[in-house]
Amino acid sequence: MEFAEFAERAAEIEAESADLTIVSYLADLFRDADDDLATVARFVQGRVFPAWDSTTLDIGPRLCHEAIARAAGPNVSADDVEDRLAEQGEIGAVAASYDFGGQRGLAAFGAGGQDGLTVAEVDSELRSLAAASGVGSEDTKLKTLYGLFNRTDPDEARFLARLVLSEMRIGVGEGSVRDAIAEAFLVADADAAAIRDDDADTDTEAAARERRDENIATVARALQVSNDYGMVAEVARDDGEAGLDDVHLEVGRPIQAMLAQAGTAADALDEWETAAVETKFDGARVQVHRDESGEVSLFSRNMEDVTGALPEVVEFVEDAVDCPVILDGEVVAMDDAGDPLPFQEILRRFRRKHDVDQMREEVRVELRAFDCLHADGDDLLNAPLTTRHDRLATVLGQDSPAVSDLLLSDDPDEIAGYEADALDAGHEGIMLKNPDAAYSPGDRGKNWLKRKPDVETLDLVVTGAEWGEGRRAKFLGTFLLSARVEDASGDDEFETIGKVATGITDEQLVELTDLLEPEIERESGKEVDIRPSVVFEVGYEEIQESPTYSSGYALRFPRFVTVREDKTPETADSLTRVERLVESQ
Ligand SMILES: Nc1ncnc2c1ncn2[C@@H]1O[C@H](COP(=O)(O)OP(=O)(O)OP(=O)(O)O)[C@@H](O)[C@H]1O
Repeated sequence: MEFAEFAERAAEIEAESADLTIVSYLADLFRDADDDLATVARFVQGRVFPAWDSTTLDIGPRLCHEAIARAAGPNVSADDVEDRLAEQGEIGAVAASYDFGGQRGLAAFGAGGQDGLTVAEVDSELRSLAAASGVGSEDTKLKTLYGLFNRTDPDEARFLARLVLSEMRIGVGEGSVRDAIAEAFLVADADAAAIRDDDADTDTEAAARERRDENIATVARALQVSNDYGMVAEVARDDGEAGLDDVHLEVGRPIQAMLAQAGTAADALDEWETAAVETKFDGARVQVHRDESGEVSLFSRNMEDVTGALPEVVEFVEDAVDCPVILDGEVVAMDDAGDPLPFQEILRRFRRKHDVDQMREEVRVELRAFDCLHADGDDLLNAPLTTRHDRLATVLGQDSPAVSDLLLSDDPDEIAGYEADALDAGHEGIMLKNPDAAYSPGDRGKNWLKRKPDVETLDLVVTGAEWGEGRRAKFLGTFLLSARVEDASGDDEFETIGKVATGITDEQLVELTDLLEPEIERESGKEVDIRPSVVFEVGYEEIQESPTYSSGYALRFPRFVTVREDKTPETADSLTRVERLVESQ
C-alpha cells in the first residue's frame, strides 16, 4: 500500500466521530491492506512494533523537529518548527504546513509514483532507525527521518510526524482495532447487514449482535495472549476463528499484567464469601519467563525487558525451575536480615543498564512470585487462582520463600490479623483476591483488591517544567503535573493538577533534567512544555478544587517521592481516581 493511501484513509478516520463508522472504515482499510495488514494494524495505533516488543524508535520531539526543519529547506530551523508548533499545537499540522516536495503530484499524473513512499518502506526505514545505537546513532536517525520527510507530501508528512512520535491521535483506540479485525475478517456479511439495518427484525438483529460479540471475544482472547495486533489481524484473515483459537501464550513474549482496585476485606467477603489473602509486596512488578532451553527473561509491567538488570533473579529461576513457565510476581529489595526495604531501593536496581554488578552489592533483590500463567505446556489464564497458585508452588517448590503465602479465609478477624502481621513485617499492605477468578491480562477489575493503610500518593505525568534560577539555571526545577483522562475514543489526554518543586535533591535535579530535556516540545522564557512520557509519584496534604489547573483540582503541598520508572503515561493515575480521592477526604 502506498503511504499516501494510508495517510488519506487515516485522515478520513480522523474526521469521523461516530465509533461504529470508525470501526467500519478501519475494517475496510484492513481488508485492502494485503501484505501490509500487520503494519497497518500497528500504524493506526501509532505503533511500529508490537505491544509486547519493548523496542522503541527513541525519537524525541527535538530530533523530529530537526528532521522536519531539514526537509523544509535551508531557511528553516528546528526553532522555527517549534514556533509553528506553539501556534498550531500539534506536530502533524506543523509537518503538513511545510512543502517538502513530495512526489504525490507526479504519481497522480501517472509518473508511476516511483518515488512515492510505501507503507512497507516507512516501516522498514523506521525499524532500521530503531536499531541504530551507540556513537553517531542520533545522526543516523536524523538522516533517515529527514530522508523520509523529504519524500512526503503534506498529508503524508502529517501522519509520518505523528507516527514517529507515537501520537497518531486519529481517534482509534485498542477497542476499535479489535472490533475492526472482527468486522473485516470474521463477522458474516448477513450479520453485519442485520446490525446496520434499522428496519431489521429485532430477533434477527439480536442474534446477529450476539454472533458478532462472539467474534469480537475471539479476537480479544487472541490479543490478550499475544499482545500483537498485527499478527492477530493476519491470523484472523488467513485462518479465521480456528486460527485465532490456536494463538497461545508464548514463553518469552510478555503479556499485560492483571491489575487491582482499592478495596477492603469487607468488600472482598461481600463479593466472594471466601477471599484469597496475600502480602502486598512493596517492590516492582516482574513477569518471569523461562523457556524450554532454560533461558530466563524478565519483563516489567510495561513489558520492557529488564533481564539484564536483575541477574540474581535470573540465577534464582535458572536453579529453581526446570520446565517452561510464565510467572507473575514482584521483585523486592531486602536488607541483610531479610526484611523488606522501601520501594525506592528497588527502583535503583530495576531497568539499570550500567554498573549492575556494583549495584547488586549495594541492594539485594529477591523474587516474590504470586501467580503462574503457564507451566510446562499448559496455559493457565482461565484456571482459578487457587489452581494457578498450586501450580506455582509445584514449579518453585512448596516451601520456597519465593512463593507468596496464600491464606484462604472467610473470617474478617483472621484477615485483619494477617494484615497486621504483614504491616508489622514492613510490607505495604495486603492483596485480597477472588480465589475462583481467571487471570485477566491488563484488566483492573474487581477480582483483585489492594488494601494499604498508608497515606495515598498519586502517580502523575510530567507535562511541563520551569528552568531554575541562579546556580540552578541549567536544571529544570519546578515540574508541572497532570492526571490522565481517557477521551471517548480511548486516547489519553492530560489535565494539569499542580506543580512540584519540593522533595528533590540537587543530585535528583541533574537526573531529572537529563531524563526530561529530550522530551521538551516547546520553550517560552523559563517555561517548557514536555511530551507526556515520565511519571512522578507525588505525595500531598490534600486535593482542593481549583480553577488554576485544567483538571479543576490542585494538590496542596505536593512533594516529589520518586520517578515511577515502571509506569508510562497510560498507566498513570486518572482524573477519576483523583475525584474518588477527593470524595473520600
Ligand atoms: N501479592 C500480590 N499480588 C498482586 N500484586 C501485588 C502483590 N504484591 C504486590 N503487588 C503489586 O501491587 C501493585 C498494585 O498496587 P499499587 O497501588 O501499589 O501499585 P501501583 O503501581 O501504584 O498501582 P497500580 O498497579 O494499581 O496501577 C501490583 O501491580 C503489583 O505490582
